Amino acid sequence: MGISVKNLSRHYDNQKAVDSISFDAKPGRILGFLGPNGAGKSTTMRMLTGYLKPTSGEAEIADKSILTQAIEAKKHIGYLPENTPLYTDMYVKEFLNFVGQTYELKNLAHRVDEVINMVGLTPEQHKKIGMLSKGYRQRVGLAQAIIHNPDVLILDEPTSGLDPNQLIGIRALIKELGKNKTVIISTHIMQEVEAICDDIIIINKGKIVANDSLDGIKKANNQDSLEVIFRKLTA
Ligand SMILES: Nc1ncnc2c1ncn2[C@@H]1O[C@H](COP(=O)(O)OP(=O)(O)OP(=O)(O)O)[C@@H](O)[C@H]1O
Repeated sequence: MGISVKNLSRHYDNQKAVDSISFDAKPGRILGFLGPNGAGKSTTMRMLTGYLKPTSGEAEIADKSILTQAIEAKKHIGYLPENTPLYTDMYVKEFLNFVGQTYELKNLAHRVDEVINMVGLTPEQHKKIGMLSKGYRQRVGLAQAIIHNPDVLILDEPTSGLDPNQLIGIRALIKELGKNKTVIISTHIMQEVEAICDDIIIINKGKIVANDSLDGIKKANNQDSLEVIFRKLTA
């Protein structure tokens, strides 16, 4: 139930935002998807989740083609977009109930309470989403991504906006979820990658410049820190 990407591209006019990338993401592993601003991370994630049509290439999510079996593929995905577009007029529970209903989940009230607890939203659960701080909104985004217990999680900068205390809890949650799911996260925080990722892809100007395990990439680079390796490959 992993992800397989083959020669995936997205062009904007003359710009190759994503330029024929290929990679696999495996179940039970967390893949860190890294790259400088504008490298093509969000564009890739939006193609994998069906929000953006590729210019060319193909990808499969849990063996379902994102092109020819898009609805089937989507059922396997939980997605946290970069700028979580949440319904700000809705209450937290109301929103999660609404999302759960679209997946036709059974025992929905119980599942909503469960995900609220998992992402640490309990103290804020009775508020309207528009009243929440950025970090708590991010948690609502994470809750909606996992509510249907998908096999594949695609998280675009999941810890942006979280304070250092919140970071630890959410990282631990992602690590836990990664034990039996395929997880791709994009992040600019190298410490985070070292803390939770098993595998690393670095993308630069739309092309993959590194694709290895965390241990492998360090071994291949004299045990340099990931920050040094990142700069070397993307400067
Ligand atoms: N709708 C669009 N129209 C034109 N160009 C776009 C569009 N969306 C993205 N791009 C361009 O595609 C490139 C890749 O953007 P993308 O958002 O995928 O980068 P990113 O790696 O996610 O960056 P960041 O780390 O800043 O979030 C950028 O040069 C961006 O300007």
